[in-house]
Amino acid sequence: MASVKVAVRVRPFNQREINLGSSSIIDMHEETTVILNPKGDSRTGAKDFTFDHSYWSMDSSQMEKYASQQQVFKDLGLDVIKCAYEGYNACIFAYGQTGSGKTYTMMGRPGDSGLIPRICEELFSRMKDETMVYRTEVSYLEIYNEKVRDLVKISNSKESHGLRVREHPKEGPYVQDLSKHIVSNFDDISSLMEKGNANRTTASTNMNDTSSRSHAIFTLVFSQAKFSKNSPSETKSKIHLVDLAGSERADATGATGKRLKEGSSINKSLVTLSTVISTLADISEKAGSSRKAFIPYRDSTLTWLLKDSLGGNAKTIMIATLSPAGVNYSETLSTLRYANRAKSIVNKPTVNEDPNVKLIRELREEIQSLKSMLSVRVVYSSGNEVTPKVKEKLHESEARVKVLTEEWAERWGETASILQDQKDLALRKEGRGVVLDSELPHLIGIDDDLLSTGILLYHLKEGVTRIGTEDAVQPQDIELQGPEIIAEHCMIENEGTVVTLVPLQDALCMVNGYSVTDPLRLSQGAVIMLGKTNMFRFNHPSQAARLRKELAGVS
Ligand SMILES: Nc1ncnc2c1ncn2[C@@H]1O[C@H](COP(=O)(O)OP(=O)(O)OP(=O)(O)O)[C@@H](O)[C@H]1O
Repeated sequence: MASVKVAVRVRPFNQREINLGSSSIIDMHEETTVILNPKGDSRTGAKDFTFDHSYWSMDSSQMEKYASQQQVFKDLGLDVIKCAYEGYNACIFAYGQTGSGKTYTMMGRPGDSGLIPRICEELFSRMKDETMVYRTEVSYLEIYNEKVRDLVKISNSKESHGLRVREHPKEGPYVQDLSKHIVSNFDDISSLMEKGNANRTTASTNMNDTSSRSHAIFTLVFSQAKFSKNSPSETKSKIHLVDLAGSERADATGATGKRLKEGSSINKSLVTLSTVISTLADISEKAGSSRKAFIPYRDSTLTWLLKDSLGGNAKTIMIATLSPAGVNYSETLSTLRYANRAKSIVNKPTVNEDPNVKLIRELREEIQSLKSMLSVRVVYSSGNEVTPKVKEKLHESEARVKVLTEEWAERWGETASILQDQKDLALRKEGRGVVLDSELPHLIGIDDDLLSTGILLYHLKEGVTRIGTEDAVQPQDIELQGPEIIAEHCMIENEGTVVTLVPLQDALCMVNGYSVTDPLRLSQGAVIMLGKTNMFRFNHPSQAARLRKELAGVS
C-alpha cells in the first residue's frame, strides 16, 4: 500500500500578471502552502494545505527559498528511478490551470530541462551492472478531444488520429497500434521526445501563448534481466509521465468555436479525473466499509489509460502547479483542494516480476524446504513411508525448474543478443508490422525455402566479412550451406561508403543476374546470389538516404 505523493509548485508572475499589477497570494513554509483570498483580510482570508513538498519557484534570485528543476528532480524524479530499478510501475502527473507551469515542470525548456528528460538521462546513467540486460521502450501519445494520437509516429491515416484503447486481462489498458521504440541511450530518447513535442497540439490562448491543448503521456517500459548463480531474475516497470492539458474556465481563456470544443473535451477528461480521484479518496478515507464503490475509469480516455496509476499497481506522484497571482485565486484554490484530495488515494504497488521467473523462484523455495524435510526424516525417522513421496515431489520440482530455467535463458539469450546489436539495429512497431532499422550496410537473406519463417540479417562490419562454409580452414563470419558454395567462397570489404564483393577461387557469385569473377562495388538494393540457392539483398542505409535526398532534389 502506498499513498499518492503530492507536491505543489508556484511559478513566477508572467507578463500578463505583471501588467495587471497582480500581487502574490501564495506563500510557502516547508511543506505548507498558504493561499490568501485577495478579497478577504489576512485573518479570515488565509487557507493552508500541507503536502509532501511545497515548491516555491517564484523568484530564482531568492536562492534559499527557490526550488529549481534540479530540486524537483531530486525529490520526485529519483523516486521514479528507484521504482524503475526495483520493478514497480510509477506515474507522475502534472495538474493545474492553463499557463501554471505543467509543461515547464515536466518537460522544461532548452537548457533548463524538466522531470521527463532528467528521469530518462538518469535511467541510462545507472545502467552499470554489466551482468544485467536492460531494455527500454518508449511511446509518446496525446489525448486530444478524447482521441488518442501517436506523437512519434504520425501518419495521415485516419486510424492514427483515433487509436483504440483496449484492455489486456493481465497487463491492463493499452493503446492498440501505438508505436513503441526500443532505445539504447539518452540521445535516442531525446530525439523521440523532440519529435513528439513538436507534434503535440498547442495553441495560443489568452492565458498562455503556447498552451498544450492535449493531455500528453510519455511512457517508458524498463526491463532488467540477469542470470546469476544459476537462477534468473527479470522485472519490468512501466512509467507514465503525464503532462495534462490545463484546467480552464471558458471566460478566462476567451475560448470560442474550436478552442471551446477543445476546452470541453479537456474538461470531460479532467472532470472524470476529478471524480475518480474523489471516489478513490472516499474509499481510502472510509476504509473498512463493505460497500464497493464504482470508479468511472472508463468515462474518459485519460482515466482509462491511467487506471493502474490511480488506485492500482503503481507508485504515483501528483504535482499541482500554481499561478501566484490574485486574479487566479479561485482556480488556484480549486487546484489546491484537488491536490489535497489526491493525498488520500492509496495505491497497491507490487514488484512486476516475470511470471516464469516468479514460478522458478517459488519452486526453488519449495525444493529447499523439501530438502530440509528429507534431511530431518533421514535423521529421525528413516523408513518412514512419507519419504518416497517427498523425494518424488523433489525430483518433479527440480525437473520443472530445469526446464523453466532453460526456456527462460533461451528467450533472454535471444533478446540479449538483439539488444547487443541495438546501436545499429532498431526494431520498431509500425501499424501491424515490425520494421527493422539498421544503420550499417547489411545483407538480408531472401530464402526460397517455403517452410522457413525467420528473417536473416547479416551486418557487414567495417573491414572484411568472410563468407564460406563451416569446413573452411579459416573461420568464416557468415557460414552458408547449399549447392556450389565452396569453403572460402567470397569476401565483402566494407570501407565506409564503399562496399565491394570479392569472389574467391572461381566461386559462383552473381549480382543483379550477372556472373561476377572480379571485385565489384555493390550498390544499394543489389541482389546477390551465392552458389545456386543463397540469395541476398544488399542494403546500404547511408547510400540509400543520400539517393533519397538526391531524388527529392530532382522532383
Ligand atoms: N517554475 C517556473 N519558472 C520559470 N518559468 C516558468 C515556471 N513555470 C512556468 N513557467 C513559464 O510560464 C509559462 C507557462 O508555463 P507552461 O507552458 O509550463 O504552463 P502549462 O501549465 O503547461 O500551460 P497549458 O496548460 O496551457 O499547457 C511558460 O513560458 C513557462 O516557461
